[in-house]
Amino acid sequence: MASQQQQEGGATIRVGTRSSALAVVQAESVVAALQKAHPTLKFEIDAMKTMGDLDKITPLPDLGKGLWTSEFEAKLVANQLDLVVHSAKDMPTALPEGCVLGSVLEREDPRDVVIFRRTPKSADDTAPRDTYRQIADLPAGSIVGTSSVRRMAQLRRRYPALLFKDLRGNIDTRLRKLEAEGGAYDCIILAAAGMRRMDFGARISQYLDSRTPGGGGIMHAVGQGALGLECRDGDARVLDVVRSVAHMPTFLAVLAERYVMRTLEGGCSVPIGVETHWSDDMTTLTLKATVVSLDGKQGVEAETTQDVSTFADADAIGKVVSDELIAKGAQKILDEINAAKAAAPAAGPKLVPATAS
Ligand SMILES: NCc1[nH]cc(CCC(=O)O)c1CC(=O)O
Repeated sequence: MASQQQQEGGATIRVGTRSSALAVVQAESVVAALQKAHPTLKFEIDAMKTMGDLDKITPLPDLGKGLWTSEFEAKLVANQLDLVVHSAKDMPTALPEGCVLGSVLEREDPRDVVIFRRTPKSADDTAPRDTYRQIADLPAGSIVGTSSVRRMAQLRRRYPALLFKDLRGNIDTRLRKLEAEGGAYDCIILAAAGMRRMDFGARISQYLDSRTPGGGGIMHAVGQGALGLECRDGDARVLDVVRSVAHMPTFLAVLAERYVMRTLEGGCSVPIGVETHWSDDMTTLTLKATVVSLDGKQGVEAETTQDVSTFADADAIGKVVSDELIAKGAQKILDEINAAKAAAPAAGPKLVPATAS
């Protein structure tokens, strides 16, 4: 029998990742899985900063599509990397010419979570802030930290008395800003996946989703909690390797979610939330999605359940849900958001007066 080395021989597989602590943990977990499946192959991690990491001032929605990914894609195409590990939710729905989504690994918990402030705001602040259990407990005027228009729009729709303030930075930075002196935020919203991967799971106060009572009906971002492996189109050697570690239920669910976002032309800057749930026998997928206006006053939802076993099936269920959203008025909501953006290009999700952050 030909050794695996002979069959798979070739140069070290160069794996690109952002250099944030979370991105590196994620890339290391992917390389560990790849190494386990292919013991004779050599992998090398190349961590680098991206536009999204370097520009900490511009509100995220204004930085445009591909801010976490485009520099890696240039290196993939130029043969300087063979594989890039991304948080699937940071990947634009349309990848550049020459790049493909080669594989998706098993998903962490895809939900958004709430983390309440623990530190008193000032010496005379006696409010027992760490006794809040749910976002519904917060008094009117409480300030929620997030830079995500999706999170803000959905929360405004459900809890119109809350205020929102931009919050940028890596997870540890955001947690530190939450507890900072002066108390700019009463709680912040993050992805459960990042919190767990960084061992901050114990700080999670509440899970947000549409199925849990008290979950606020909040739906997560397309691809949230999943890792996407981007490869050079036609690079059969690397594509075979990454496909061997794919988790098909996650891959199919993420493709269905991405179809909805692609159809509605939503980058991360438009408020589209999704949820996917597999039947117990893993044959049938339920895809649910929502589009909400930035002020939270309008919103549409759609949900469909279908058998899904191929990439074409994933697109098909995505199409049913997108069509239903559009029929219910989603395009009108998105057109209004795009028109407002064109009129005031720098408008981010700032609902309280801007302060230095
Ligand atoms: N927006 C940045 C980002 N991209 C991926 C994650 C978390 C991990 C994931 O969703 O896979 C985060 C942080 C967050 O939203 O809390």
